[in-house]
Formats: sequence, structure tokens, C-alpha cells
Amino acid sequence: MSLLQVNNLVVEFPHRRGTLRALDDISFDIAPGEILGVVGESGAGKSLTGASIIGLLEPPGRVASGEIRLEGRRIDNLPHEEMRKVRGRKIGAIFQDPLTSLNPLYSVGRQLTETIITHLPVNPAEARKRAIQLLRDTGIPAAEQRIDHFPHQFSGGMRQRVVIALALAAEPQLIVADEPTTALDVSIQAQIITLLKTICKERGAAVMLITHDMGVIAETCDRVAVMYAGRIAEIGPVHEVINHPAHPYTAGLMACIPDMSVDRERLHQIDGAMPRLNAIPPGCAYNPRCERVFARCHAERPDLMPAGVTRAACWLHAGSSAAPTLAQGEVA
Ligand SMILES: Nc1ncnc2c1ncn2[C@@H]1O[C@H](COP(=O)(O)OP(=O)(O)OP(=O)(O)O)[C@@H](O)[C@H]1O
Repeated sequence: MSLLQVNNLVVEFPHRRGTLRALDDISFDIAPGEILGVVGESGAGKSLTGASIIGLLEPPGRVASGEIRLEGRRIDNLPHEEMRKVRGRKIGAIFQDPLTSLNPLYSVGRQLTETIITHLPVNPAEARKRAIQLLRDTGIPAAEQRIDHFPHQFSGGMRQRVVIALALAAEPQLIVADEPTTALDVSIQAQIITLLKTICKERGAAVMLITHDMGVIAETCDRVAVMYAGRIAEIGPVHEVINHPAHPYTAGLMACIPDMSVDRERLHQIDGAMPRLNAIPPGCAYNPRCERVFARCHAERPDLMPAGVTRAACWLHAGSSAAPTLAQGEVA
């Protein structure tokens, strides 16, 4: 059974003339222990999807329809206090900036032990032991001493390790990580991603990893969802999506990844920009940028449909369960 199910999720914001639909009919699931990457250009809806799952969608944004289930139980309509418990115990969150997750006034040990005691049946001495072990597991040197230090006494990379420890403290089954390394020095980004992957796999925690970086997705994830203009354009096993993209947008994204083995004069870019929410064209939202566009793409909006091993929201795959996949850069 799926650990997380997101079914037909619609998120809206009030707008001068009616509403803006920021997430439009998003459906996917995450299996226990699985790492799902969510990728797409800025404004595609990645963070809103994560915020909806962890119950931190900021008003006036609201879930207008659809549902989110964790272990079969609906969590999108829980009272605030109930959702807070789910968030600590069942779902851990890691954000871009470690300081948003840490209280500057408390030692990291206090924050870790409070989380452990709140959610697990252990006494304070046992909680401290566990906190030290968590810091060790996340690669904090001299954890027995560092546990009594305050967040500002850690470097950015070490602070994000503490945040990972904090997210895992109550032994949640799911971690939602939203651009967890973007604010960090490039030289330590890979270490933190590797740590996140290793520690979650060891503990059997599933991860929803939101990132702009297709390279991170390739190295880390089991499956990937590619988002475009508030919808999922393609979803499938990571190596299939990367090597045999079924949606022209995915193929374009892949062609944007620099290939060091090829001497390219200029990095490929997809022409045009993602439409604003109040200017999404009829039919497929990608149609103004798509080089494979045809009449139906202007007339009807495609939902996800089987496209070889992946599922893609693209009319190229209508009526064919063994539709051809696109070569990288084919849309260029
Ligand atoms: N408070 C708000 N009011 C209106 N629109 C909003 C609000 N918050 C977010 N949006 C819109 O929702 C869309 C999705 O935003 P979201 O932050 O999820 O994108 P993203 O893919 O995570 O982008 P980034 O990679 O830049 O974080 C964007 O078009 C954004 O402008």
C-alpha cells in the first residue's frame, strides 16, 4: 500500500477576478521507503505541493478540492492541532534555510530531546542519548559536546545536518525536503544530499525531495515527478524519465543539463517561459513552447496517460501504450 496518496489536489488563491489555480489536479503516491523527486522550473508548484502535504499551506492559499492521505488516513482536513502532531510524528520537514527550522534561543540538544519526548515514549535521559546518536548519524563531530551548542555556533552545512537530525527525531515515515541544499555552499551540497539519502534509506523513511536540480534527482531518487504550470507533466522511474523522456518538456529539461563529455558551445535552453497562473493557455499549458505541438494540444488539456514505462500528460501518447519516447534534445 502507498504511504502517501495525493488525489486530484487543487490549490487556489483568491485573485482580483476570481481565483488563481496554483495546483491543478495533482495526483501521485509515495511508497514506504521510496525517494520521489519533484522537479520543475520556478513557479511550477513544487513548494505548494510540499506545503499542502505537511499542512503548512499559507492562507489565503487553500486546498479547494482533492485529498491527501497518509497510511490511508485523510490528513488535508485535520484540525490544526491534530496536523501538528502528524507533522512531528509522521512527517518530518526540511526547508532550504536551516534557520527556519531551528529555534535560535535553544541548544540543538534541547530542540532534539523535546521533539523526541513529545512524540516517543522515552524518558529525558534516553531522549538525550538518542539525540546524541542522531547527531553522530548525521555526521556532527564530537556530538556529545556539540549537543549543547546553539544553532548559530554551527556552520551552514552542519546546521542543515542538525535539521535532518531534527526531522528524523520522531522517526517519521515521510520526510518532505524542499530545496534542502540550495542555501548551502556548492562544495557541501552533495555531502548533504548523500547524507539525506543514506540516512533515510537506513531508517526506511520515504522522502519527497523538491529541487531544481536534475543532477540531484538522478543521483538520489527512485522516481521523479516533473511539474509544469501547477500540473504534473510526467512521472515515472527516474532512469526512464531521464533516459527516455516521454513529455517534450521533460526532454527539454534533460537537454538543459550540461554534459561535460560533450563540447557544447552554448547550454540548451527551452525557448519561452512558463505561463503565469492567470495566463495559462487552453489545452496543454506547454503548447506555446512545444515543438511537437499539434491541433489537439490547443483544444484539450491532457491528463497523465501511460507513455511507455512512465506516465505523461501529452497527447503524443494518446491511444498508444507503447508510444515512442523522445530523444534528449529532440525538441530543440
Ligand atoms: N500567496 C500567493 N498568492 C498567489 N499566488 C501564489 C502565492 N504563493 C504562491 N503562489 C503562486 O503559486 C505558484 C507555485 O508556487 P511554488 O512556490 O509552489 O513554485 P515552485 O515550483 O516551488 O517555485 P520555486 O522553485 O521558485 O520555489 C507560483 O506561480 C506562485 O506565484
